[in-house]
Amino acid sequence: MIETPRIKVCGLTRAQDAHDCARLGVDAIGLVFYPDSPRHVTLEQARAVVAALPPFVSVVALFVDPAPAQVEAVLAAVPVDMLQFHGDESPDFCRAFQRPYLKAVRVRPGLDLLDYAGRHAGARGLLCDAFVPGQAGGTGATFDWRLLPPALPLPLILSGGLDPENVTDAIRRVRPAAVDVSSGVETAKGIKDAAKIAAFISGVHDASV
Ligand SMILES: O=C(O)c1ccccc1N[C@@H]1O[C@H](COP(=O)(O)O)[C@@H](O)[C@H]1O
Repeated sequence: MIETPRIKVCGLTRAQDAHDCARLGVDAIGLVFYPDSPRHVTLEQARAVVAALPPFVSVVALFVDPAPAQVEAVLAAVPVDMLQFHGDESPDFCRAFQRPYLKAVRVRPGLDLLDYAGRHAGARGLLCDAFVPGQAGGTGATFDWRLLPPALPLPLILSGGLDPENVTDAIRRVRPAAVDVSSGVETAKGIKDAAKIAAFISGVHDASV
């Protein structure tokens, strides 16, 4: 019996998409505070997205090697539940904000994921994404799931190129605690599609039957 993983949809920019995510049963949404991303949101946009959510849908704020002041500015302006560090942030840096956080890692051959997870033991989960040279994330690329060790000391959040077509197979193979999707439920970067989100959620539930 496969336990149904939690579902995070990342890279929202519009209140309407937040409303759809909540209506369809998404557990968490992600806001990208990385200026180089096409899904980057201003503080004002972020507040509008969060305001469209009912209680009990978590808000994750995503950063890539931010300055501490950038994180503090978001925390002061937007009600977020969790931070996501998607760059080369050190464990000390991630812990400094005294908030629950996810540590993302871009999986590639030769990377010792057990060692990486051990160093980031303070994280609430290890988010495993694809490695695409020159790009920090949100690429729509998958990675070789066989590179993941059979057990990790942190909850595994599977990400990287997931979509309604491959998510059932991904869950059956990897058995993650949660899945995270961005490109696979979009019509354009930062523009989510309710039908694709519904199909993605249906694919997640199909893994358990
Ligand atoms: O979404 C982005 O633009 C982004 C930019 C920089 C770092 C991470 C980003 N998104 C994260 O990447 C994963 C995988 O995205 P995709 O599904 O392959 O498009 C996504 O879930 C976000 O957590």
